[in-house]
Amino acid sequence: MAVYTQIGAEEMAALVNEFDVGELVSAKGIAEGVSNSNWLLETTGRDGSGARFILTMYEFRIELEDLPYFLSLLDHLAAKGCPVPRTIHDREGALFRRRGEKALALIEFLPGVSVSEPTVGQARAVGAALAQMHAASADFAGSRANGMGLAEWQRLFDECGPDSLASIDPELAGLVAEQMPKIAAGWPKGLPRAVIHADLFPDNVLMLGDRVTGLIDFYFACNDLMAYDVAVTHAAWCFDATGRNFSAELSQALLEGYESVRPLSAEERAALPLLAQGAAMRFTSSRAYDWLNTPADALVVRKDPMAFARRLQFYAANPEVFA
Ligand SMILES: Nc1ncnc2c1ncn2[C@@H]1O[C@H](COP(=O)(O)OP(=O)(O)OP(=O)(O)O)[C@@H](O)[C@H]1O
Ligand SMILES: N[C@@H](CCO)C(=O)O
Repeated sequence: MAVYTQIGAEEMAALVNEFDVGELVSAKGIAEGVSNSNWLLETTGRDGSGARFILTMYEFRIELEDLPYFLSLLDHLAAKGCPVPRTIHDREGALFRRRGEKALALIEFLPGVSVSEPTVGQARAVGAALAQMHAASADFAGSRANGMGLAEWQRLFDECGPDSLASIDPELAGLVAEQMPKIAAGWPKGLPRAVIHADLFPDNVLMLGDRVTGLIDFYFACNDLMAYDVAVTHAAWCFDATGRNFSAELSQALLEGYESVRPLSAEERAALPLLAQGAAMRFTSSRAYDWLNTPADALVVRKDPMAFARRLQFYAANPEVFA
């Protein structure tokens, strides 16, 4: 269960009082999630009719100076009609509050559930929501570099070292050594950029049926190539959990959904095979690092790096899926 910090009832009630959201009725820790502690809060609401919120405590991996970017991005996208939760500002207008070394933010609760076996209709809807987000970010003033770009994948692999990579799978070090230079050499320059989500996995999308009700967890968001975000989302949605089975139907639906809102240029489409290899490499690197560095008694379940190494092999062998 990923609630790393305990907050007592009195402190929680006092914290809620710092926002104009009514009084605290209940607070429940949310088990999902790896990076942050999250609680589902129920309050009496401003008008007494009840309201729900997500309280997030930023625990690791997030630099506090990035929080204004992430949280004001939510406000910007929500104001443009994207299905993202608004940030609830405190009574002084602040986007987040400090608690010692850490920070807390109150976020609008959105209905919906994360799907584990997406349908074609759901893949199409997610593609469209991603394109809507890209388009809506065009006039967002904030800017943030991608901290999980090529240099960081290489750094994570170097920190693991070839012997440890081989302990995950005998083929992994060889695959990385063969593919990293090719991906780096071919990485496209000059494709259109916007704010990208960069981690739009099914667990970061809330859905009701075929409708996207929430894009959440924007904590890797940054300014980068929109086509790379399409590639990340493709890698996350179009395979089964093992990465062994690719779904051409989900792939087609995701790309069609995206292009129903924002058509890809010929250059972007041509770059997708390599960008998808990069996307698969990015998650192989972070999962491999976490696999080797997560203590056995940690609260969180390690994710299999090979599920993305297999996607990498698939994309390298099958560029025609983006034709
Ligand atoms: N705005 C929201 N509305 C409804 N539920 C939400 C919202 N934000 C988060 N949740 C719920 O909380 C869970 C954890 O949130 P989130 O994925 O942001 O945590 P995290 O620790 O940042 O995750 P990650 O494992 O991706 O790093 C989600 O799976 C979802 O169930
Ligand atoms: N969505 C990522 C975790 C965030 O980097 C994964 O499944 O590996």
